[in-house]
Amino acid sequence: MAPKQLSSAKELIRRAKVLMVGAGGIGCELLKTLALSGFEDIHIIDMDTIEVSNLNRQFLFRQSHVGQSKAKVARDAVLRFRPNINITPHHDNVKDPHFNVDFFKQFSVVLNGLDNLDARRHVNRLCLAAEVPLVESGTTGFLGQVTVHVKGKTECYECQPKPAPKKYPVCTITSTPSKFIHCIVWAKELLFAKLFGDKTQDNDLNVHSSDTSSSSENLEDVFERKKDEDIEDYGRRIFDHVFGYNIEMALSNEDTWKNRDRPRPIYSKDTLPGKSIKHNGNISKNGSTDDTPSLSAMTSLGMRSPQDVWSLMENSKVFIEALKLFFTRREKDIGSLTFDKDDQLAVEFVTAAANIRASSFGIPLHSLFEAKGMAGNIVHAVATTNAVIAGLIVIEAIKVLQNETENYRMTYCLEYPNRNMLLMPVEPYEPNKSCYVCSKTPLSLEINTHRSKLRDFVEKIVKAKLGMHSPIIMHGSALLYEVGDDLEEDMVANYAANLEKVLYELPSQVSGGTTLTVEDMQQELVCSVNIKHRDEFDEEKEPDGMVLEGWSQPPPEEKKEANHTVSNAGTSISGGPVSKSSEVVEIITVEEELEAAPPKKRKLTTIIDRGAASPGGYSSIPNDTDNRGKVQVVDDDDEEDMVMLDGAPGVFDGDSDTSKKRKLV
Ligand SMILES: Nc1ncnc2c1ncn2[C@@H]1O[C@H](COP(=O)(O)OP(=O)(O)OP(=O)(O)O)[C@@H](O)[C@H]1O
Ligand SMILES: [Zn+2]
Repeated sequence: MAPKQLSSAKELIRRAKVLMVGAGGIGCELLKTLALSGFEDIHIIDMDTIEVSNLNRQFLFRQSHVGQSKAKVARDAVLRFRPNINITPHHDNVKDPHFNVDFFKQFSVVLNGLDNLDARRHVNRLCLAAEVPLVESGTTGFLGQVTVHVKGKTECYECQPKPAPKKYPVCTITSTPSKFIHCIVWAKELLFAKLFGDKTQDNDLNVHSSDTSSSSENLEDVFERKKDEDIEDYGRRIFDHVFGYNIEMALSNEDTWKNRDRPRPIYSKDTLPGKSIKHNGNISKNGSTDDTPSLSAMTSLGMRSPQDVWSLMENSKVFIEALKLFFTRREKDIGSLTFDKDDQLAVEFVTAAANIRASSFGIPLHSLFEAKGMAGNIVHAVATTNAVIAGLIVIEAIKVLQNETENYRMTYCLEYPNRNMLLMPVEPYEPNKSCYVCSKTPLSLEINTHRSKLRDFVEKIVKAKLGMHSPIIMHGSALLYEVGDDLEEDMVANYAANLEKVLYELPSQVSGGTTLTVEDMQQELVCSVNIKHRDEFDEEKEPDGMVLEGWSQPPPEEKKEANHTVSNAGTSISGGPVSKSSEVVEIITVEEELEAAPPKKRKLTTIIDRGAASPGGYSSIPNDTDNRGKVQVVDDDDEEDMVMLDGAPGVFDGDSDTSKKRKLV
């Protein structure tokens, strides 16, 4: 760079006003790099307080800061080595209404260091509305990516489909597991949910016992604790049912095992000592009922290391002990629990159950530490990746300030070098002309207007799919629904009544051919939804009872093997361990999955001097621990070098389509 250019770049940086969203793994690195690169006016939004688990990589924070605002502590830490710059912390959710378009307009560029799709989509919309460039980022383990989104010049964050949760065929989970992750999904999504979760939810756990007439057991009640049933007897009964009886039933279907190893039924009498597990005399160490996070079967049993792989007997003990502790110490939670990776007892139960099942199917057992990682979709954070990504964010931010549109790059940080490159620079895409967010393309919705209520439309479409938080729904000039603190009481009552009406019976009738306008005031996003009436929907393929077109749905991830699939929750991304999963079992028919997006080509730019001056790239994140995101060179018809990322499809919230081929230039 010539001296004159350099001084003007310095000046641009000095005068720039930047907004950083997220002060976690990426955010801490980013704030430091911004401050050391000459930025003098930085706002930070982060809604969180510091946790002990952040300290290993969020280096601006110390033990003494635990419990304090991340945004404020990060500011104070950086001011210690750059005392003369302005850093304004906001300890708030970026979705709070006061962060509106006017707030965003004051910034030269917005830099995301977030960890969830919802907040990313929200910031994307505000940046589009405020016409402020956005540099988006994410990391998971060794993988990372940085993208630049400038309205009208590059794609927006929502132009491309987002990743789907990993899905497993139901029969693999319930009958023929072959990997430990299948046992984890079974333990977490089926058994744990059946015993401790919402009893009204569908659950596939009984598939093998329901088709036998020889059983005297009443299947409806098999998982219910009988009146006055001793808790240990109950635990052993459940144990014998799921690991013994259900396996025997499965074995009776000979066809299943023609080409597979037969599982071994396991009964509690074979793996556990006589009734009543010894407690090492230290059950009192378990804390009170209020102290849920510290309640531990391991502690009760005197087992310490989460890294140890337990024997079958130890797993059986933990299984019974955890179940007992749930029923004796956390009884009030039963019926409403969903698996949470930070709930020690839940992790212990799931680890033990998964291991016992694995043992039955001849699958290697795993430690609690490993099982927790899988169950919680945790990919351990690598501080260096965060630092590299933060550096790339700043590089792109500087290009944005200089308006160097042609030099913008998407950058992928890879786990394995390709052509000696760990950073893959890719030219950004142009905006997707059919994106409903940045191109305002109308959507169309097939719905039974005589059966579906306005509430269904609001919950399943407007909130769940369009990601609007404070929607207004209009038919022409008639307001059908809105939310807000300043509404008159009679309006609130009116909208509440509308929610319960079927579309056709709304005061302003909605039928086939109607166009609804859906708007989120804060995001300043307006969508037109063309309504098409349809009488019937396939309950399995279209469980929502409505089909939205023009909204980009994630591509499928796994080979189609059976009629149904179960998902092991959506992994997310960024700035720390990838651990924010939705933890939802999704049982869908395979036909429901959409066709994969056709491969797209994109120019790759080789990394130029200073290592990462214009990197860009694509990463894929392993969804289960067996997969590694690797880059390989593949042949292409037009004989140009292409790289394709394989392994599990990308799971960055930031992007997902790892089947895209990229052109090296
Ligand atoms: N809606 C939001 N508003 C403001 N800050 C947000 C929002 N969503 C996420 N964040 C912040 O983004 C940061 C993401 O950082 P990171 O991925 O390192 O997560 P973490 O919560 O610090 O770590 P971990 O998930 O490993 O415990 C967090 O500090 C989080 O508080
Ligand atoms: Zn878009």
